[in-house]
Amino acid sequence: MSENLNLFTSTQDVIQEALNKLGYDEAMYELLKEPLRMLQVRIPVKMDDGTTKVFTGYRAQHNDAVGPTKGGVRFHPQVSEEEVKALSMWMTLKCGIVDLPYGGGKGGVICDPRQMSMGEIERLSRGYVRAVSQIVGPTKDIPAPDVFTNAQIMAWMMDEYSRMDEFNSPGFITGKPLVLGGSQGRDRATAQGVTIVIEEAAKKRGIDIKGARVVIQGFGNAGSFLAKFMHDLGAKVIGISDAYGALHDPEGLDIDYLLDRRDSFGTVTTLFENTISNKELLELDCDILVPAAIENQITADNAHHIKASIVVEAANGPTTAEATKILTERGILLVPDVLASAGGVTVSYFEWVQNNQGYYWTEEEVEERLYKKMVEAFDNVYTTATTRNINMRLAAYMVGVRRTAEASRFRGWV
Ligand SMILES: NC(=O)C1=CN([C@@H]2O[C@H](COP(=O)(O)OP(=O)(O)OC[C@H]3O[C@@H](n4cnc5c(N)ncnc54)[C@H](O)[C@@H]3O)[C@@H](O)[C@H]2O)C=CC1
Ligand SMILES: O=C(O)CCC(=O)C(=O)O
Repeated sequence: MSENLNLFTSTQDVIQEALNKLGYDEAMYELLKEPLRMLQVRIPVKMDDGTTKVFTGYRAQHNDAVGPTKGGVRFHPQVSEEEVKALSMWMTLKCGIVDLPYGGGKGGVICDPRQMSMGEIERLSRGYVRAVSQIVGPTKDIPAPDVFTNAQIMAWMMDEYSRMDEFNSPGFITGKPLVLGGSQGRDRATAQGVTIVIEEAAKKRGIDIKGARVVIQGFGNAGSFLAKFMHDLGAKVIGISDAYGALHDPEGLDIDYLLDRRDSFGTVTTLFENTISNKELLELDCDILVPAAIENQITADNAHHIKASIVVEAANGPTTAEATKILTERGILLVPDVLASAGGVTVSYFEWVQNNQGYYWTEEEVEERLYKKMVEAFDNVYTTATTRNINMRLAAYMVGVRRTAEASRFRGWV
């Protein structure tokens, strides 16, 4: 039988197992197995050559029993309805794991911003906000950056929403530039969170970060900051990649040089001749492997060839259910996405809090609060996994889904 690569149905399976283990009945699963709301929109955009192109976009809101929904917007050619639904469910879990007063949401537009001009990207970003405006807002659903979206795009989206609202609404979106109410540290928060869980996981496995060999797939927001943090902690980053290929140097790559040369879409390998493939990168001999790009990268096909002793998922959904089973059976410590990548939404929450109170924190304050949240989250999930003798993903789902299930029950929804 071929492997299930459908992120949405495989997420449903783990949510069901987590709810069963927590003692909830089938009615709770019926509520949580799908987003409460899923909006599909068509966005007409005037292109630079005078033609009009119509893009398809989505916004999914998984569950708002706890509070407003929260999650990024992805601009990528492979965005699909099922992907956005799964991503919104993972946001519910992340917010539960780091204890934020949100439910999960997520958005996406099928497009390739690498092939578009800045003007076209701006018109698409503004069009997306107009199209989803009725269901989003600072107390309803708060977007943020994700793959191929960034602080500039958040700024255009915030400006468009503020114009419609006839009010300056910085709390409508997070991941904004600092001058528009962004938070210190949001740009590197995902990577900082991943770094914290890598340190915790390494302690469990007796691995010294100093000198540890690290491989990172993806050199965008999450991957590039992570490479820098690992390098600064004394680790040897021996492999990195982007959508076009990968670089490998067993002696350690020159991360500062690569950071300097990468473009705004996280592309750098095109500048080099001696590249390897993403597939080869994942199978490199290393201590810590961090998929930080896209989904379905570690599958039943390559899970047996992974040589790392710790795999930390900075990306959403990089490991399939079958591969999770194989890695766990092989004794590899897998730190799942909903835990490992929760640093981004955590600092997004801090940004929203600062926007609401109109008073801004220092970088140290943000970092201290992020550290506390991530360490507590790791401990919670790790303890659940070890005491119940289950894998880290199922443990993370149990920790993550509990609050939304409880809030839904108290509200009388189930
Ligand atoms: N930016 C954030 O705050 C957060 C990001 N994430 C997740 O981290 C992952 C990466 O996101 P960002 O770094 O923000 O995106 P980004 O757009 O800044 O960078 C994406 C990177 O992945 C590479 N990539 C794209 N398609 C690829 C492919 N087919 N094969 C290999 N590499 C490919 C790109 O070349 C680029 O280096 C995604 O799964 C995202 O959902 C998770 C939590 C928060
Ligand atoms: O920062 C946020 O609100 C959401 C980040 C996100 O989309 C994610 O964690 O996948």
